[in-house]
Amino acid sequence: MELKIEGITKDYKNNTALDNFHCQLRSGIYGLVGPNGAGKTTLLRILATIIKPTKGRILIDGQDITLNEEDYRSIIGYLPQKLGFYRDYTVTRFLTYISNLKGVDKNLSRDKINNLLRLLNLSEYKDKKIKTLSEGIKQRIGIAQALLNNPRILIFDEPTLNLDPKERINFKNLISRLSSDKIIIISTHIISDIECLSKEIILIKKGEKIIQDTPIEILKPIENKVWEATIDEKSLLELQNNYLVTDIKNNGTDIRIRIISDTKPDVDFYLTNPVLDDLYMYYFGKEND
Ligand SMILES: Nc1ncnc2c1ncn2[C@@H]1O[C@H](COP(=O)(O)OP(=O)(O)OP(=O)(O)O)[C@@H](O)[C@H]1O
Repeated sequence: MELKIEGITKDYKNNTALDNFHCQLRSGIYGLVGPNGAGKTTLLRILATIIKPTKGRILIDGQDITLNEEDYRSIIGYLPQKLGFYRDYTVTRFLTYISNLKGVDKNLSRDKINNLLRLLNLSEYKDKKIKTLSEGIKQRIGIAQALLNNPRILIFDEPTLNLDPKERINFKNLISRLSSDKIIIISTHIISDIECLSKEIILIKKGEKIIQDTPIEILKPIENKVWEATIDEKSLLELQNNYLVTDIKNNGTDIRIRIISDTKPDVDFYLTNPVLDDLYMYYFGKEND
């Protein structure tokens, strides 16, 4: 299966959220990474057919999705950033309701829901009202509803936002189990949440794709540019003013600092291997200052 995003532009009244965005996706997990306002949600909402692009088209195996939108919708699962939960519904009632909306065969939906409850460790909550559950559990219910129709394309908008560290790990394990025959697109501004999962990472900035590559290849632009040193408090401010600092660790006596620079910043610095957090700062750091 191939999903092709061809020259998608989305104009709002006063700004362009997406600008001629191109991208090609096959089975596997893709991390869509960018800072707030980069256009991630807009792109995912267009892919989920919630909103229409101003220009451009989306093709599934070569066919424009607008030619048969019903068929396309039947193969996608979408977890929005905020899911409008029916607070007084129990978990089972909510999932049955969504299952009916998605047109899942009624004879199959009870088994399907029970399987998903088991898969997501939600069985013990099935008769609980949604309003009594934690954000992490609600997020898992959101994932369950996205999976109800056995989607071949899964679209997750900031799925780890409200999850504690243990739930983040559970989420990652679940997603990697699902990914063999699906296209999974996960948006996030926390690159470490998807670095071990992703087949490819797509960086998006101001509505444009800046780079798409594997987690290893994508680091090429900053090879031989990441420096580390142990410094004292006095030098810290000066280095912060003059360089792009990607990490600071203060252990009480020493400060370890990471810097991106084309040339060696100072005698004490040595080259080190780049990681994805360095890459994020390289492309987005200055704008986040
Ligand atoms: N309905 C709308 N009307 C006008 N502008 C909008 C609308 N939705 C989004 N935007 C603008 O489009 C741009 C992209 O927003 P979008 O929500 O897609 O970014 P994002 O990368 O998902 O950000 P975040 O990480 O904060 O969710 C932003 O400048 C935003 O203000």
